[in-house]
Amino acid sequence: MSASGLPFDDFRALLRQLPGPDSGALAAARARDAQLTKPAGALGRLEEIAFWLAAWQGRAPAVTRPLVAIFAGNHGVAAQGITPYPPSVTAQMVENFAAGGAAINQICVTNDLGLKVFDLALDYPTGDITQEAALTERDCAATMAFGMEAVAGGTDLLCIGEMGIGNTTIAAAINLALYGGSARDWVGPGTGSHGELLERKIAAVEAAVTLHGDHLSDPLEVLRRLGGREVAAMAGAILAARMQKIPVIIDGYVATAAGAILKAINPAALDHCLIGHVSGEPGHMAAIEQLGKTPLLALGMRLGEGTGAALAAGIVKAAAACHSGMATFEQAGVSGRTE
Ligand SMILES: O=C(O)c1ccc[n+]([C@@H]2O[C@H](COP(=O)([O-])O)[C@@H](O)[C@H]2O)c1
Ligand SMILES: Cc1cc2nc[nH]c2cc1C
Repeated sequence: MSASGLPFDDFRALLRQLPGPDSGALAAARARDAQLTKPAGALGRLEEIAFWLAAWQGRAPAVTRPLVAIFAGNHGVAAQGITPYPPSVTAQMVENFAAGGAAINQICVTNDLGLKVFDLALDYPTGDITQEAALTERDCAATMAFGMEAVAGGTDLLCIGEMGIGNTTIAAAINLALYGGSARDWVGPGTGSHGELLERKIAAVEAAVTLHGDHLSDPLEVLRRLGGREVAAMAGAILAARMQKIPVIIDGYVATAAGAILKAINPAALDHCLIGHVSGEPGHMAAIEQLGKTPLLALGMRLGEGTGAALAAGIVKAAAACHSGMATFEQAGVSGRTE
């Protein structure tokens, strides 16, 4: 965080001058792909993924230290009765992650991914967005900076996930503020809000966006007023990954909303990111389309905690392995095209 001026200023400056893709590494990857023992284009999207890795890693694509980062936060808006689970579940699930008992633990074991969990002041929920801003500018900027630090070094493929009771309401409010439409377009069941719970959730999103409406033209204000700590930290982590040449896989509805803040500031800000999985949350596909992305997987999951990104990481690892490990036509003595 800067010692002088507004804390957000450093992030605005970083987002104005983001590094671009490495065109040399991309050209080298395309040239190698053309030599590999397969018909041209036969690995379909896996080839695109290998090129994407090369361009954003700035070298021959390799995934040797993939990491899932889960950021956990609690939300004042949960007091509005918009979610079926109590906020205490956030900390309990953090313990469950540490004990190896959650779905994400098993997917990490299956795909050989590292896992780090960052809990963010869980005893101090953010402000209730229907009444006040979620965060002060200082807290929001400090939490973004924490997210940036969290991914420093140590990985070559970052999966971004979260845990936070109430945070599908937060993501819906961010999407409504960024993209318009009606609250009903962006609100879904989350962990299981139906009937009156769902109606209260819609009303809360409407009330929040109405309350803060005069201040939502600046995406960092959208994050500060309507977001949460895990959302701010995820935005910071995605940004830090870009600076450190680490490609990113974004998880579900809530992680996508964190990315959306960055994209609203700089349209190229998510070029180093894939969306791993389209969530069962009804608004997720529309949010992904706003980012101009195509998710890798559609498995009907609606869990969060990085699961969709971690499953997609298995495919990204396979893409890198095919690209780097396959034999060329020359090496294998396989004939190339004759016509
Ligand atoms: O990311 C998603 O697509 C997603 C969809 C539904 C639920 N979740 C998870 O469920 C929690 C939020 O749900 P809720 O109903 O309390 O807003 C939070 O821990 C998320 O990780 C996540
Ligand atoms: C049990 C439980 C596990 C979760 N994992 C991510 N979000 C969650 C929400 C609940 C309620």
